Amino acid sequence: MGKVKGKHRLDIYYKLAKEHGYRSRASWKLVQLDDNFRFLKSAHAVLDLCAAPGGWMQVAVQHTPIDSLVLGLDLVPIAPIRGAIALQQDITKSVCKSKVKRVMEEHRVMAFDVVLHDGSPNVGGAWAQEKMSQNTLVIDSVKLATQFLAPKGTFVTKVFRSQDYSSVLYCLKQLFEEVKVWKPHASRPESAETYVLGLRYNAPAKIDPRLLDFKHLFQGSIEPQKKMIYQNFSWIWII
Ligand SMILES: C[S@@+](CC[C@H](N)C(=O)[O-])C[C@H]1O[C@@H](n2cnc3c(N)ncnc32)[C@H](O)[C@@H]1O
Repeated sequence: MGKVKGKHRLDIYYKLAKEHGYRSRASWKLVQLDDNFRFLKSAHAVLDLCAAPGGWMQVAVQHTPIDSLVLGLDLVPIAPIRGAIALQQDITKSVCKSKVKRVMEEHRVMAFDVVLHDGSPNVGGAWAQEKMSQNTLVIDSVKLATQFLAPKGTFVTKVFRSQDYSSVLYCLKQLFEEVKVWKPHASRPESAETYVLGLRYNAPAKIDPRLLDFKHLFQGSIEPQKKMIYQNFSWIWII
């Protein structure tokens, strides 16, 4: 972790991360999510999207069975972590899929039991714009999850609460048997972030592409009435 100033120096999770050799205080969010929902213990393959500097990857290596595949992707390089593989990839680009597939083939892994996403855009600028970019990144991560997640698998994502938050939940509810929202103690109370878990992936044979198209999902292009019908008859939506 880099040089930290002000209130962060006093932060308990910052101190704990240093003591435990974790690269980020964010590591504790995954520790607490896993303590509560227990998805890592039986995971033989974990895909961590937007993983730098690698705090979640360290936790994933520690909490999964020995020899599990832990693969982390980020725009920026991730320094090596024993027991994990890191690739410098933009998760919004289609080339990233073929890179993930290659690692899966090399490790004879058919699917990931857990897909994690803790991504935040590096755009800066207005907060409203940042929230929208983060929510868009969430939909990109859901797209990858639908490609690589095993049936009944678990998806965990950070979500910045915004006007599109309910659309994100709606999207996940079409794909998972259960959707849980939980803010770990390590997530600062003043932060707009929360964590959403998709439990037991439905693995539908076909997904309507509009469900994973953020322009469609976020711009209110699904009229509320239609949305209600889709919610009640999800088989119409996922065919
Ligand atoms: C909060 S950090 C993740 C922290 C990480 N979970 C940990 O514990 O170390 C958010 C990351 O999202 C990454 N990111 C943002 N947009 C991305 C994209 N399109 N593709 C890949 N990574 C991205 C950033 O580079 C940044 O490293």
